[in-house]
Amino acid sequence: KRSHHHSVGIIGAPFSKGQPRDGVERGPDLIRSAGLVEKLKAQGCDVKDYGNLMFEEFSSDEPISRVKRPRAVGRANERLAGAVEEVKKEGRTCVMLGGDHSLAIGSIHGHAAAQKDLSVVWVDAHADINTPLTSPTGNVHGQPMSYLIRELHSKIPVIPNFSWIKPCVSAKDVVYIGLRDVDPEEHYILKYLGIKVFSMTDVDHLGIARVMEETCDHMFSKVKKPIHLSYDIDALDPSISPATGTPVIGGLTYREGVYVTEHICQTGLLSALDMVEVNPKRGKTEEEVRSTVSAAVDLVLGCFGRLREGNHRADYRMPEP
Ligand SMILES: O=C(O)[C@H]1NCCC[C@H]1CCC[B-](O)(O)O
Ligand SMILES: [Mn+2]
Ligand SMILES: [Mn+2]
Ligand SMILES: [Mn+2]
Repeated sequence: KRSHHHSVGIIGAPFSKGQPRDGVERGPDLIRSAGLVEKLKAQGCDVKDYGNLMFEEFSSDEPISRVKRPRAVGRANERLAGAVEEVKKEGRTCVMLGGDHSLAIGSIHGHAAAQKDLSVVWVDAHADINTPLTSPTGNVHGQPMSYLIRELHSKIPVIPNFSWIKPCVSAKDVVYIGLRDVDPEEHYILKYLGIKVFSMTDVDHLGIARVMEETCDHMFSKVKKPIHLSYDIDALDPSISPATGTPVIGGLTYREGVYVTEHICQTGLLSALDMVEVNPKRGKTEEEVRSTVSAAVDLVLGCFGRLREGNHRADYRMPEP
């Protein structure tokens, strides 16, 4: 078993304007209040919590090219990108707590600014790869990957508040896990770009262990690059994590979801993590919220060395009589 020392930097991004439902901005503090920092420290991580980012409010924020809340989303991600780059420059693995998935724009952009050649593992019920012109809703949380992937740049209209975004990921360096609710236009884009996808059918067919082996084979086929893991809590089955904006039945079990994080951790290449779309207002009961937040915490812990077999500190010595 590899023993690692994990240096972690946490950024809270209490942001909801990439989608229409209130409550997702409370994700960062809910995850913290479930003990994330203390639990990471207890498992031997060196943790620095950079607190929550404050995002500019816009009294009027009319759609541009059908993109909703373009000013709020553009500016929030520009600020997040700077914060993530800062954390990376301090040599820590960056953990971005959302907030909705539009935040992956800033998280991946900032990560790429500090660490230019990345692999992206996108764990989600959804592909989040609509362009502004293919999006059925205009909600940016369904679009982040379209701004980041070089091969899609020519398909993106000019949006003033997004002009700072430079595509920074190649299609061949992206792997999706957990897809089960993909728009037709997104499906076309995934096929057209030849992006590696493990849908829930593949998870059923191959099993999660083989999915992770093939994910790593694909990512490491040429050179081993640092990994950006973007984890949408709605990848898990709603029986585990119902308190989220776009739940879809037939998701990853808790065990599969955790296995993904354990496997990514043991590569030793995890460089940044997003944990997004926890929305307490979408839980019908307190228990539904607790279960969702608890799963999010466990997924983060799995990324930083927690093993279900148990862990012990390298310096542990048994008490002598
Ligand atoms: O683009 C969209 O608005 C929709 N496309 C199909 C899936 C649901 C939704 C996007 C969900 C964004 B997510 O994954 O961050 O929750
Ligand atoms: Mn999703
Ligand atoms: Mn998502
Ligand atoms: Mn590790």
